[in-house]
Amino acid sequence: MDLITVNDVSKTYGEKESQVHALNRITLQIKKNDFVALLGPSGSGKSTLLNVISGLERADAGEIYFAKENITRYKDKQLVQFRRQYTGYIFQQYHLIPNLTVQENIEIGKYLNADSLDLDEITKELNIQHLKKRFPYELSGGQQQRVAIARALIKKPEILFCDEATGALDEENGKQVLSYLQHLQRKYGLTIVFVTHHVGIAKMARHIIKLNSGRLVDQIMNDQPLTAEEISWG
Ligand SMILES: Nc1ncnc2c1ncn2[C@@H]1O[C@H](COP(=O)(O)OP(=O)(O)OP(=O)(O)O)[C@@H](O)[C@H]1O
Repeated sequence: MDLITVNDVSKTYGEKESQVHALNRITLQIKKNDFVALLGPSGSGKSTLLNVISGLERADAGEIYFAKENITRYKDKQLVQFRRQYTGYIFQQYHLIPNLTVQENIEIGKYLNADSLDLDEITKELNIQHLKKRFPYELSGGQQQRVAIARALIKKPEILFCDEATGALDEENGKQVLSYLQHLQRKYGLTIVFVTHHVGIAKMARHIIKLNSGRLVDQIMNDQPLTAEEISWG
């Protein structure tokens, strides 16, 4: 089943000579429970595509469907509700709240959905249960990102969007975070869409979407996704 359908979507920033076609007539489908990579060089439109399909930004033209719902027709309030109910986000810089403990940071996600996961379950899954009383500055980058994953997943989103989630991490921490994402995707039947400029990381995905200069230039259905341990980092 297609969870996301993108029909002829474009987005332009700026005006006249400074105009940038960040997305140029993109059409694609994302299947439910899939692990999808948006791959391309810097400036190719990966983050813009992630932001428009997740309802963080609006496209200028075209349509985006979430299941059968045309989210491009949503008013702002409906978009906020859509994001709360169905989507989780992880960013390169973690975005934890510095003066809240790990547990409090994760609980922010919990309040967004009455039917949430148990705090102990998700912290055990991510091996951060022993860090619940600490503050973000007392954690390594990899630990902070695992807290951000717990915060995003505790409300049981249908789809998790990751923008260069391992971009600030070294190989060991980065692979550990990717390995958790792959495990959680399988365990909870999540759909994950992740942005990367890293060809090695993209090989963990089953569906690889390649972008260049705002255009979709190739799509690969990867029958043998690699594990985090198998990918080459350099
Ligand atoms: N808010 C904005 N205002 C103006 N131009 C923008 C804005 N956001 C993105 N762009 C431009 O749109 C194009 C696509 O940007 P985008 O961030 O989507 O690319 P990306 O592939 O994610 O790049 P990176 O890997 O460097 O993050 C770039 O040329 C960028 O400069």
